[in-house]
Amino acid sequence: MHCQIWFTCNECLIHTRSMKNSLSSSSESLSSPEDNGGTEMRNNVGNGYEDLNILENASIPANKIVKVEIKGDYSTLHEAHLHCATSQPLLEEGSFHGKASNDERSRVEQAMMDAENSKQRALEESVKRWRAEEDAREAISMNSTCFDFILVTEVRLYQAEASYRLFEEKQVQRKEKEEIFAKQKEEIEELKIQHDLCLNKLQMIQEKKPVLESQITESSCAGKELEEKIIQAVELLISFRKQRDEMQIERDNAIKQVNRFRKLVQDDADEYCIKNFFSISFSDIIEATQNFDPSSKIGEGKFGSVYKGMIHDVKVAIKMLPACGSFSDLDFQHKAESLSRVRHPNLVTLIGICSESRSLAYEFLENGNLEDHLACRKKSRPLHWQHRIRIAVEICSALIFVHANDPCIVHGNLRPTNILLDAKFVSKISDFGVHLLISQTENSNNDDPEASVYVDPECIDKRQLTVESDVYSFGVILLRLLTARPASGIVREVKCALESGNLGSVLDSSAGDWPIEQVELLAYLALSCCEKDPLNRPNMLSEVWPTIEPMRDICKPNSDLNTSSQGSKSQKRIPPHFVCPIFQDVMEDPHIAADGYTYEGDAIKGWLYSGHDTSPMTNLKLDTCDLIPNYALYRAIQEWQQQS
Ligand SMILES: Nc1ncnc2c1ncn2[C@@H]1O[C@H](COP(=O)(O)OP(=O)(O)OP(=O)(O)O)[C@@H](O)[C@H]1O
Repeated sequence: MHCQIWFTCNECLIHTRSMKNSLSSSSESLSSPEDNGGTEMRNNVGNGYEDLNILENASIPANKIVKVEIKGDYSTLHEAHLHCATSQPLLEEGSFHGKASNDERSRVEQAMMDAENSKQRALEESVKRWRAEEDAREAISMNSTCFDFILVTEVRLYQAEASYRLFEEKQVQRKEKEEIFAKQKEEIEELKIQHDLCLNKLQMIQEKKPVLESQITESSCAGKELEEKIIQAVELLISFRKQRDEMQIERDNAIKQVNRFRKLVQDDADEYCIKNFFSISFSDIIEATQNFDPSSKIGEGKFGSVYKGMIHDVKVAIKMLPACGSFSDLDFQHKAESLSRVRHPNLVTLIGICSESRSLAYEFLENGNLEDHLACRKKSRPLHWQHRIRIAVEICSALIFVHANDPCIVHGNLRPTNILLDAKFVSKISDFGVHLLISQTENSNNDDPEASVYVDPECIDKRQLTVESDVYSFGVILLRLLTARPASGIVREVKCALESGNLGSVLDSSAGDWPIEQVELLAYLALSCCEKDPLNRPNMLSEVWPTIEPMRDICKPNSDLNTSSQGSKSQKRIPPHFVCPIFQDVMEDPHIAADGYTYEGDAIKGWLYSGHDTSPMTNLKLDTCDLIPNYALYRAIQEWQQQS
C-alpha cells in the first residue's frame, strides 16, 4: 500500500510525504466520500505541526494521493514542515528496514537527501519568493504611501502658497483699512472740534436768545410803524407825481414860450450886439487908457500899441489898430462883429470895438504872453513841462476850432507873443483874424526878424495864408515850448539832437524832468509841422490832435498846476477838469454835451440857446443838443471843495 500526501499553500506545493503499509490500518478512517482517485483535505483546523501530526496519524487510503491545503501563517507552516522533516525518517526507516542492501540503502538515502535538499531549496526559494512578494507588496504600499504623501505635501504646499497670497492681500487690505481708519479718526477729531465749537456757539446763541427774542418783538413793532410810514410815503409819492406831471406841463409851456421869445430875440441879435455891446465910444477908449498914458501901455505890436484899462467895469486890453485903412467904419464893424462870434476857451475873447478909433477891446489876461515866460522876462518864472504840454494841447484845440469855422479863419501870425496866459495859466490865442481888419499894405509890413521865423516860408513866397501856415507856426511854437531856445535855427538844432539821440541836450531843463517818451513824440511832431513843403505837414485834426490830446493826462500832476515850476505852491491847485472851458471857472453844475466835453450847465445852455449847434471846443456840429448832468464830476468837485 502506498500513498502520497501533497502539502500546498496558496496553490503552491510546499511538501510531499509518502506513506506505505502502516497507513492501511487506518485507511477507512481517512476515506472520503470521493474514493474514486484522489482526496483533497482542506486544512480548516488552523496551523502548526500538531495538525500535521494529526495527518500523519490519520488513516489514508492506499494508492491514493492526499492533497492537504494549508491556510495560515507561513512561519507556522515552516515549523510544521521542519517537524515533518524530522519525523519522516521514522516512516522511511520503517518502510526500508531489512529489505535493501547498504548501497542501495545509501543511494536511496542519498536520493532522499537530494530530494530533501531539493525540497528544502524549493522551500527556501518559495520562502524567498514569498518574502520578495511581501517586500514588493510592502514596497508598493510604501510607494503608494509616499506618492500619497508627496501628493498631500504638494496640495498642502499649494494651499500654503494660496494662504500666503491671501495673507499678503489681507495685509495690504489691512494697511489700507488702517489708513482709512486713521483718516476717519482725524475727521472724527475735526468733527469733534467743530462739534465743540458748535456747542459753544449754540450755548452763546441760547444765552442771547432771550435778548434776540425781545429785539425781534421790538423789530416787528418797528416794522409795523415803518409799514405805516411807507404807506404814507407812497401816498405822498403819488401826490408828488401828480404835482410833477402838472409842473412838467407847465415847464413844456414855458419852454415853448422861451423858444418863441428866443426866435424873436435872435432876429435882432446882430443889430443888438453891434449897437449895445460891441460898440465902444472913443471917449470910453480915452477914459480907459487914461488918454493913452504910457503907464497904461502893456505892449507894442506891429499894428500898434496895446493898453490896459476898464470899460464898463470890465478889465480889458485895448489894441489900437492903424487909424487909416481901406475899410469903412461899417465894414470894420461887421468884420469885427463876425470875429467876435468865434468863441473858444482858448481864444482871447473880443469884447467890443471902437470903429472910430479902430480899437479892439479884448478880455484882459493876467499872466501876459508866452514869450515872456519862455524867455523869463518881466519877472516871469519858467513854466513847468506840464504847463507847456497843456498849452500845446490848448493851442492845437483852438487852431482846429478856427480852421473849422465857416468861413475858415487862418491866424497867420501865430507866435508866443500872441499866446496869452490867464490867471490860471490857461493859454489863449490873441489877434486871430486881425489881419482881416487891416489893409493889405499894412499887413505886409513885417520888419521883425524874430517874428518871421514863425511864418511859413511857403506863405512868404506865395503871399498867401493857408491852414498849413498855422501848422508851420504851431510846429515852431512847439519846439520853443520844449527848448525855450531862440526861434532862429531851432528846427535844425532839434533835428540834430534827435538824429544824434541826444534830445535831452536841447530840452529846457528849467521846465523840470521831461517825460522823455512823450517829448520825443512832440519833437518829431513839431519837426513834421515845420516841413518846408506844406503837403508834408500833418493835419491838425486827424494827425496832430490824436497824438497830442492823450498827453492831457500827464498834465495833471499832484504838484501845483497853477504856478510855475519854481513858483510858490501856496496857491491852491484847481484840477483842470473842474474848470468850465467856457466860463474858465470851477463848475457848480457840470453837464456833458454831445462833443464829450463837460461844461458849466448855464454856460453850455447859453451857448446852445443862442442858436449854436456846434461844439464850443471843436466847432464841429453836435449830433444832439441834449445835455447830461455829470454827477460823478459834481461829487468830485464837492469833495475837493470840502477838503480845501
Ligand atoms: N488881451 C490881452 N491881455 C493882456 N495882455 C495883452 C493882451 N493883448 C495883448 N497883450 C500884451 O500886449 C502885447 C502886445 O500885443 P500885440 O498883439 O499888439 O503885439 P504882439 O503880439 O507882441 O505882436 P504882433 O503885433 O505881431 O501881434 C502882448 O505881447 C501882450 O503881452
